[in-house]
Amino acid sequence: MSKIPTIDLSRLHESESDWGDLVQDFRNTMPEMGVVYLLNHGIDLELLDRVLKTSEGNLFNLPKEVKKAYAKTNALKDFSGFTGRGEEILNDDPATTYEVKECYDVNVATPKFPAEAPEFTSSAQELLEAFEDLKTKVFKLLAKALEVDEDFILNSSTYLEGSGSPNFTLFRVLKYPKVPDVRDVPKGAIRCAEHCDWDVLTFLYQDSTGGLQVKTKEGEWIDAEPVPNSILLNAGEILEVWTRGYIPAVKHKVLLTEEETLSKKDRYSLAFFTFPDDSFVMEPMAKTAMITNDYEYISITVGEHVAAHVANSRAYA
Ligand SMILES: O=C(O)CCC(=O)C(=O)O
Ligand SMILES: [Fe+2]
Repeated sequence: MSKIPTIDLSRLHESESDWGDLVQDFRNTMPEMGVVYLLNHGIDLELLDRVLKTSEGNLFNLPKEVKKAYAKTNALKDFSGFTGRGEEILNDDPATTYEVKECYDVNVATPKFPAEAPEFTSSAQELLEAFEDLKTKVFKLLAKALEVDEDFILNSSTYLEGSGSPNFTLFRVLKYPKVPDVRDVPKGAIRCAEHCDWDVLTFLYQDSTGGLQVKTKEGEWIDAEPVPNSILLNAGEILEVWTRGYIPAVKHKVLLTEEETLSKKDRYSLAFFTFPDDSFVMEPMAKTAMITNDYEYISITVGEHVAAHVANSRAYA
């Protein structure tokens, strides 16, 4: 049976000349399924858990009226804020009727936090910086693994330089509320519907509940069980286009089963989605030793790509 590969990132925190086999490790693992577990990623585990804890105790516990005041109201303009239970579905398969989840999004270029959730805000701000740092290093690793100019990848998003250019890079905190009785949710409900992420790479930290599955190239669904201290790295659709399918976007979903441990307990996760600027045109990189395929694509901007997905995700109805 297939198994999600693991990469030990210890050497990523040394100078680039000491990365050694790391580039080859990345090249050997990431193209397999478009998903790997990152170990020794350098993000403080205490900080990750503090963000989970404060999202549970502080953010998602805010009164309804406060959540409403910070709701995402204009799906195409307002990328920070709350999405309520049942308000978003990540695919248009009619069999999937409802997602039992709520989430809070922080657009990294224009971050907004609820003033009423100070503990969450301060820990999340700290974590955002840590994710940015990890992202920059992993993007350099990606460039080396693909043998492409790292400036192409690093300069695709300019919000850190304060360019003011719209950019969809997003930190999302997810709560999947427990379902004590499945008869209380619509038939066909799931925690998170089958989808590929729309971005370049996603960093995902999940609590110990489980339920996440990824699809292999052979079409088999396998568990992406929580591995202590790890962060899951998923390839998104932009990376698939960039690499002409060499690194495929990975399909994934979060199940809602009747199993005690899965659905009778709230599940929390944190996702950091990385995007080029909205104006960036999404098209394959020039062929290299790695990137060899012909690849069919429609030339659109990242902003158009995101807008099409938002419209299809039946969000904010
Ligand atoms: O909660 C999870 O583990 C996955 C969430 C996810 O795939 C997403 O929000 O795109
Ligand atoms: Fe996802």
